Amino acid sequence: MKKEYIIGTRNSSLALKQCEILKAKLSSKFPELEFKIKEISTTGDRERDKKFSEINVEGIFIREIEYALLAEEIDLAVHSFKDLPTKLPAELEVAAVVDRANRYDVLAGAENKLAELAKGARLGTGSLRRKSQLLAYRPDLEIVPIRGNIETRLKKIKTHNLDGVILAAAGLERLGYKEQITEYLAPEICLPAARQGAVAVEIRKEDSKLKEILKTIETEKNNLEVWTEHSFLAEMEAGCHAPVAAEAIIENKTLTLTAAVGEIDGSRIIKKVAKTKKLDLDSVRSLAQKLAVKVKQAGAAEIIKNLKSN
Ligand SMILES: NCc1[nH]cc(CCC(=O)O)c1CC(=O)O
Repeated sequence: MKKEYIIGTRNSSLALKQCEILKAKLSSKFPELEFKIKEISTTGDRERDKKFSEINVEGIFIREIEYALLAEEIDLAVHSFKDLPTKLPAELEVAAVVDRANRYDVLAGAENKLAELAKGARLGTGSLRRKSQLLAYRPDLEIVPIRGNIETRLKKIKTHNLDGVILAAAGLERLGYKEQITEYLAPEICLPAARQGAVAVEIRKEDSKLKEILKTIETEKNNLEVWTEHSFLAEMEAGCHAPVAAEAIIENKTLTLTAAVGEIDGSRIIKKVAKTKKLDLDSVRSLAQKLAVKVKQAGAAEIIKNLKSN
């Protein structure tokens, strides 16, 4: 059996933090194994100044990391599951989902809560999902497109004269910026992205020993919730930058999946809910696929098609 495994990741502070979380979990369960971290620079990290519309965005934060996996330069790749395309190279798979942090979006670095911000307040976000829902809630807001890692986006509040930025709670909490959070946004106002806050571990499919190791650090509830959201997104065929939101929560032995797709200008949000008491992977996947078909039929297919052709 192999004694040393190499974990590859982007070199952003959040990616490294997520690697440390995984490494700590694995090292405490398998003290006889050694896990090393290798940083890999991706196109997404290098082309920071370009807008997403100027580059082929699908997978820009992960492509180089997947090449390293395929070339066996690394054995595990750690990603924010949210950023992972739903279709992976045939030789690779997500072998485990670990450590889901708070999955909601927050308003950060603002002086007031979202409802109390002045008319026409300027909020920074590059996410079409966030823009769509924020404008549906408050059409007077000015949404300013920003990119960059979490530290960069927080700095842009000052440099771009913003009243706040919208970010994932997970990233801010993991990096110790909790004091920057002004308000956790309720899912009724800003439903999070499918898989937000979850850390995914991608490996080579053939690496069955590693798969066994990873299975021991998963939890069933987390798994069911995250794969429900993943199946919904996969069935939408929308990519991770589309205005698509999904949240699956297990409470009182019932899984509730809420999903939304919006026009970017907030003029319309299509939202649907499905519930099941059958808590196994096959059942929740099929629930998610059925809901996606309904959401597409209700108008989301057209919204996504128009986005792709623009
Ligand atoms: N798209 C960038 C990205 N990818 C993962 C996170 C944060 C962690 C997570 O959502 O899992 C972020 C930043 C953000 O959306 O605020």
